[in-house]
Amino acid sequence: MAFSLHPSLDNGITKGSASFSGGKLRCHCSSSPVEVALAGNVAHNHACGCSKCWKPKGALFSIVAVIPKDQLKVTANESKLQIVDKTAAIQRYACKDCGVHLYGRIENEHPFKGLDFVHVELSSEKGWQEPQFAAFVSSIIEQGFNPEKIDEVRSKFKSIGLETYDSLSPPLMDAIATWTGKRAGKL
Ligand SMILES: N[C@@H](CCC(=O)N[C@@H](CSCO)C(=O)NCC(=O)O)C(=O)O
Ligand SMILES: [Zn+2]
Ligand SMILES: [Zn+2]
Repeated sequence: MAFSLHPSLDNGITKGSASFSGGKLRCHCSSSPVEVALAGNVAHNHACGCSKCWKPKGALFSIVAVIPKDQLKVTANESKLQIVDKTAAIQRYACKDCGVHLYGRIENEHPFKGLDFVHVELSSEKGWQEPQFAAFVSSIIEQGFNPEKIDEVRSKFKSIGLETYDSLSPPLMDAIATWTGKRAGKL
């Protein structure tokens, strides 16, 4: 394969543990890394091809999951964090020295407000929920991926057991639509 989806996908997926109770995320700085403690396992872990989610060098996809924001605490070197794009729905906090995103938080009214977005590959602990699906696959074309090879990307996801979508998964899109329909008084 001439491309890497992500290091934690390329050789198949390792299943998480139902009894896993959390751990620490660290940025890539060799000195004074930013540390974030998560007091539980993540949910809705997925591969994301969008242009905004942090990806390790050489990877086409990010691996990103959510956790309730009251289960996330910055435990070291918080002063190194800065918001990548203040206008985005998800305010992504990145280390200003190494560029790694430690967490993303939603401040505006949004169906996923109260959930933080995190990358469990930043943890050395084992047992985090494994990726469940691939989202925003076509978005990698916007970032320069050859559209003629996109079927190879979708086939690779299928081969490791992940469905591919060009938005979030149907249950998450349904949850967003339900929230939007209620807000508009249609439901
Ligand atoms: N084609 C765009 C899509 C970006 C996008 O909508 N990303 C989603 C998923 S991020 C995690 O799953 C999203 O909700 N974005 C809100 C935000 O980033 O603030 C692109 O590639 O940029
Ligand atoms: Zn760093
Ligand atoms: Zn994304």
